Amino acid sequence: MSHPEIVTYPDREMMALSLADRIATELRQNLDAIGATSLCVPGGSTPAAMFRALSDLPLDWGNVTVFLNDERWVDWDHPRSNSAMLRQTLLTGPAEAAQYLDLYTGAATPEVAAPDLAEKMQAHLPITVLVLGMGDDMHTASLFPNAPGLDRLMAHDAPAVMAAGGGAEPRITLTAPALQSALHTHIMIAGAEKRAALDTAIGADPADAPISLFLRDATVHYAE
Ligand SMILES: O=C1O[C@H](COP(=O)(O)O)[C@@H](O)[C@H](O)[C@H]1O
Repeated sequence: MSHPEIVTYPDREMMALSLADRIATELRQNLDAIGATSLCVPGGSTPAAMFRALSDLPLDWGNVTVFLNDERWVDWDHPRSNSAMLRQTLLTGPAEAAQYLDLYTGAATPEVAAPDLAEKMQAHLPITVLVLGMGDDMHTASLFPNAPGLDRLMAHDAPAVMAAGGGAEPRITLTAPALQSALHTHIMIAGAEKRAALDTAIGADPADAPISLFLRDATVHYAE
């Protein structure tokens, strides 16, 4: 059974500031040692405050490539666009200099866009720093419990990027092997429901709890 390290913060603001600092340190170390660096981040509502804090930190942002774990296949001005949220919170201030690899291309479907994105993504693997979110249903990225096609998204030989089912709209996602390439993995969760879901996920079958695929090597950051 994989028991992750869990860091509990007194509140969400402390979690946002501390995690932003830790990510910046990990990115900086990689920039100093290797150069080109990648940062893969979740969408959803939980990470916005952490993104705002991170965007302000001094880093060689021009050598950091940022991309989402997954994206909803909606236009850039749609209220559920993760890209739009990222542009407003992370890709601003000093971090505006980062290279952004957008998973939404405007193609008719994610299936059309995925092969080209999978090829482009190879240049950014292994991921330097991976931040994952988690839904109350234990999904992470767009790996949804028992969704059609989940087996393929979790296969060790899956391409880095694929279309995904199981969400409210069509989606595109990095696959499990691409996400598992990360050198540093952080899972960010807030609220008692997610904390309970995390406890359920520990030791669960990944088909029922996809987040469990990442628990062994991750640090979980939690605030009520
Ligand atoms: O749909 C998604 O949801 C999860 C969790 O989002 P939250 O709003 O509960 O924080 C997120 O990690 C994922 O990237 C996103 O596409």
